Amino acid sequence: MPHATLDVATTLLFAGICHAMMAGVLLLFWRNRRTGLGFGWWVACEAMIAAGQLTAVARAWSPEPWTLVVANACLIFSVPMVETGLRIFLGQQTRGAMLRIWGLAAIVYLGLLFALLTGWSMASRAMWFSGGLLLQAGISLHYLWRVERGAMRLPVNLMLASVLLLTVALLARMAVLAPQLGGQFDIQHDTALALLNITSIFAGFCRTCATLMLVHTRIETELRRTQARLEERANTDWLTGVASRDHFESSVPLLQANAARAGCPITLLLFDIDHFKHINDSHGHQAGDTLLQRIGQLTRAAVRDGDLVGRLGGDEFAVLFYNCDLSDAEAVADRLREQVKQLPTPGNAIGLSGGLTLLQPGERFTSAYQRADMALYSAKGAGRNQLKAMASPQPA
Ligand SMILES: Nc1nc2c(ncn2[C@@H]2O[C@H](COP(=O)(O)OP(=O)(O)OP(=O)(O)O)[C@@H](O)[C@H]2O)c(=O)[nH]1
Repeated sequence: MPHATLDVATTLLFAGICHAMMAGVLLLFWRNRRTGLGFGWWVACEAMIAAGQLTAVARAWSPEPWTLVVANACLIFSVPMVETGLRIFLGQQTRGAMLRIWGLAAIVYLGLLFALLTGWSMASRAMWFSGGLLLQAGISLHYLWRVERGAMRLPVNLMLASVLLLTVALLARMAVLAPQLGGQFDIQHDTALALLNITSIFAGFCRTCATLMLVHTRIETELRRTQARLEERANTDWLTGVASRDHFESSVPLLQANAARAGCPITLLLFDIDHFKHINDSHGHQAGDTLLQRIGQLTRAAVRDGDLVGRLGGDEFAVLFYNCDLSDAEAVADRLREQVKQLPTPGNAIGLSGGLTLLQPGERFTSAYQRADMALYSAKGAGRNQLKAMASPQPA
């Protein structure tokens, strides 16, 4: 009964087309996305394998030695391209590693040329070729096994799987070749080679997925970092480092909800620097900025971790004292006022005027702000450099 065998030329043609398609997909991705350094090596790797396999197919029509020379060069030198790409992508391209992987590829290739020129048998040349690729795969495995994965765990593991697949197929081919070394060998009906060609498609597919995932993971990580930086910038007052007005106001509902659950009070303090315009006018805007920064630092140092300090604009600061009633908040604000008075300044001592009020559960920030502002206004009216408190309206 006739039995079906895998035809080497057909599998080579099929694998060559598949690798060319993978190179095409990677090339499109390379041109249209921010793939980062290293990606080009992966595009070139798939293209080289495709070129090698299709040139090997061409041997059926053109059996001259150049086809063999070109096909083998493409296949042998495609192996170090995977590791080179990954090393450049991860910024680990040391001179020693590059010399090792490219040097080994050169030795395998030169050995093959030597075998051709000195008339080694086809089976011996095939053995040298498979052994050389196996050695290269072993070095790649060693690197991929030890590479720092972090967020890249899945793609690096996938790359590792692709090399493992090839290693197994190469070992199988060598095991099949070994008994034939002394006798006649028909490479066109070398089933192990046909299986190796098919395996190279699966390995190429794993590699392609891995490279695309690597880029995707890196882009996602960069986006997350940028988003966090932008959020941080939007939430922070550029000059003093305390909360921006937006962030301060938008934090109120969450603090209120926490306080309501814990059954504890929140006190709002609003304060501004007395005659700040005069400081700006007589000592310069830069001196004014420095004073604002200093007061921001002093305020943050004066309050507890759960409290929120913000600059609402100009020389106006605010503090939300969590789990703190009016009299305790007033004591802290008074200490701060004293500290600011002690600041070394070129002119008169700096005074702070402030207004305090309790933030009622569920109350809108703007209504508490209005009360604190009225208290601040009355502190200014009463001669500045002092604090006034405004009682909250009693719930109906
Ligand atoms: N250096 C500096 N000055 C600012 C900044 N933002 C606002 N100012 C100035 O701060 C001053 C605020 O003055 P006001 O609060 O209106 O008045 P004041 O001089 O402090 O007087 P009283 O509040 O009534 O004691 C203005 O001159 C603004 O130009 C800033 O970021 N840096």
